[in-house]
Order: sequence, then C-alpha cells, then structure tokens
Amino acid sequence: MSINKDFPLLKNERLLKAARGEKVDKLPVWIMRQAGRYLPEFREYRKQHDFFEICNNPEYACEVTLMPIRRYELDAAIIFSDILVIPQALGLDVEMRPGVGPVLPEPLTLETLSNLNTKGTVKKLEYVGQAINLTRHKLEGNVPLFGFTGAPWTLMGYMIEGGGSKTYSKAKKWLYAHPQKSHELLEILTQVIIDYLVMQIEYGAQIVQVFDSNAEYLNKNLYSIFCLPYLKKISLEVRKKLREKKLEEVPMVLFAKGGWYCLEEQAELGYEVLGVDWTVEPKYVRNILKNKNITIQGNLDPCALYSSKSDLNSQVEKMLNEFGSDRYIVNLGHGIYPDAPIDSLKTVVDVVHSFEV
Ligand SMILES: Cc1c2[nH]c(c1CCC(=O)O)Cc1[nH]c(c(CCC(=O)O)c1C)Cc1[nH]c(c(CCC(=O)O)c1C)Cc1[nH]c(c(C)c1CCC(=O)O)C2
Repeated sequence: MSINKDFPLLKNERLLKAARGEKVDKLPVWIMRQAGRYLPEFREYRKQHDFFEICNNPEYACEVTLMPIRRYELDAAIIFSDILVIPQALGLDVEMRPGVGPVLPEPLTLETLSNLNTKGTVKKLEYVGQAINLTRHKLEGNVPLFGFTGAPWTLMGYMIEGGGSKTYSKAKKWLYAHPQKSHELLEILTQVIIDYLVMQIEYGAQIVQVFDSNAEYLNKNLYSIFCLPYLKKISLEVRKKLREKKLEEVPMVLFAKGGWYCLEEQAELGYEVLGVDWTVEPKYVRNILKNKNITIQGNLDPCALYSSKSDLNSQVEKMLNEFGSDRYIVNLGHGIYPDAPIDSLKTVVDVVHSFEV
C-alpha cells in the first residue's frame, strides 16, 4: 500500500505551536474521545457497523474521525481507533461489548506469554496508517491529526485482566510476584509501540499521544520501575527512527491518568506535552513543571459538561486563568462521557477561543 505524502497545507497550527512552546493566536482545544457515543451521528453509524469494523476500515474510520470536526471548531482531530488494536495484533481476541466495554475472553497468563505473535505485528496494524493517510487528506489542512497508542502498562493491564477492572489487581500481581515476566511483556509492548508510532507518523500523523490511562493504579515506586523506563525508551526510539527514516519529528504527548504522583519524573521522559486529569490543581502542575519547557494539556472534569451553561462558562474560564495561556492545550481530564450534552462542548470551545491569550 502506497502512502500519499502530498499533504494539504496546514491552515490551523495553533495546537502544534502550543505543543512546541510557540506563541498562539488563541488557545487550542480538542477533547479526548471526541469521536464517540455522545455524538448522535456516531450512535447512528454504530447501528450499522461493529466497533472494530469501523477501526479496520480506513474509510469508516476517517468518516467517524471527521464527525466532531464538522460539528465543532476543534483544533485537532484524533484518528478513530482503539488502544486495544495492539493486543489484537499480538494475537489476543478483543471484543467490544455494548454497555460493558472491551472484553478479552482469553486473558494473557504467565503460560501464554510466550505465545504472543511478536513478528510482523505492526504490519498487521497498517490499516491504522491507511486510515491516518486518508484522513489527513480529507481534513484538507483544516486541523492537525493525532495518532495514538496505549502505554505499555495500560495495555498490560487490559491483557491480563481481560478487560477493564476496578483495581487492576491481577495485572499488579504480576508486578509484585513476577517482575521478570512483567518486564518481558512490557518490553514486547514497548517494541511494538515504537514501530507503531513511527508507522503512524510515516502515514501522516502530525502529533501523537501515549495514553497511560491506568497510571492511577500504581505509585511512584512501581511507576519508576515498570513505566518510566519504557516511556522514555518510546520517546527516544521514535525520534531516533524518524531521523533514520528522514521523517520529520512530531510533538509527543504523554497522558498518564492519575499519574500526578510522578509529574516531575514525567517531565524528564522527552515528551513535549504532559496531560493531566481533573484531580490535580493547575497551580500545582505549573509549579512542579516551571522551567521544564513542557506544555500542559487538560484538565476539565468530564462531568463539568453536565453543569448549566453559565456555570460551565465560569469553570472553563477559571481553568484557563489558572493554567495561563503559555504552553497550554485545553482538553478534558479524561474522555468525554457518552451522555454528555452535545451543546456543552460548543460552550467549552467558544469560551476557550474567546479567551484573550
Ligand atoms: C483505555 C482506553 C481504551 N481506548 C482508548 C483508551 C485510552 C483513553 C482512555 O483512557 O479513555 C483510546 C480510544 N478509544 C477510542 C478513541 C478514539 C478517538 C477519540 O475520539 O478520542 C481513543 C483515543 C474510541 C472508542 N473506544 C471505545 C468507544 C465506545 C465503544 C462503542 O462505540 O461501542 C470508542 C468510541 C470503547 C472502549 N475502549 C476502551 C475502553 C475502556 C472502552 C469502553 C469505554 C466506553 O465504552 O466508552 C479502551
């Protein structure tokens, strides 16, 4: 499959500028899970197509990626896919069950670790690259396009638990009882993630985000042993491989949800942008990261979208004032919920774009 690299000129560089620490005309805003079930047009589309059918088909994935861009003046698109396509490509079955979420009927065990298909894994994910390539063209340069991946620990969690979990105690058991096997798995995932991100960038992703959604179940000690080294390897190796392939570097975002306990350490991993959730105060974040040349992304509580319009207005304004307009990308502190009122998102975007930088 060839890659069409004759890309349209990017007309809105706000988000990439903020990521690189350059001056912006207005604050950039995008929303995690912006292409999702809160959109009536997405729910309609899902009646016709299975979740992974959309992920697998570049034209479907492109169509769904564009839905929020048509409706709102967002400053970035994020390719429609899922973090669990990596476990799938490694040979695990993943089902998306309505009302339940992702289910892996046969979770990974110590015994099946050696059965993972580690050869040609990224080749199997090329359909994501094709979706990115098509979408980058269809966006006509209106906004930049995010690629993304799950972080090693977050993927490990889903693979061992067989889906989401309240405690991630089965996956954490590996960390305490089987540290060697844990490192073996994390290393396998890290290698796939590096090549997966490089592939996405080669196909046209203009910025990439690493989702470590399960950071909140660990602590500084565990995160230092089982996450930080792999996250650093990812940023360093991706950049090295881009240079070797003579591809342009793109900004990298790390979103370690609930990972405030090691924010300072995250700043040393080589990511331009760090995402933070709503449980951490803007002033705390700015203080820890001052003089670190890091852009902050976040952190409105997704539930704030249930507020009245005037309350939502003041909450967003308060957040913008507290973070300040230097090196800041506006987002929620986690993905938008399926029952979020669709007008609330317009309110957020309007407040952000009328904020004087
Ligand atoms: C942990 C995680 C997953 N997937 C993802 C993460 C990291 C972000 C996070 O922490 O929320 C990432 C993801 N998943 C999806 C995107 C698409 C792009 C976007 O709009 O942001 C992205 C960036 C689509 C999706 N991924 C999923 C949906 C909803 C499923 C459906 O349409 O039936 C969408 C639109 C399903 C999914 N996929 C996953 C879960 C836990 C669920 C169930 C929760 C839910 O139902 O909302 C795994």
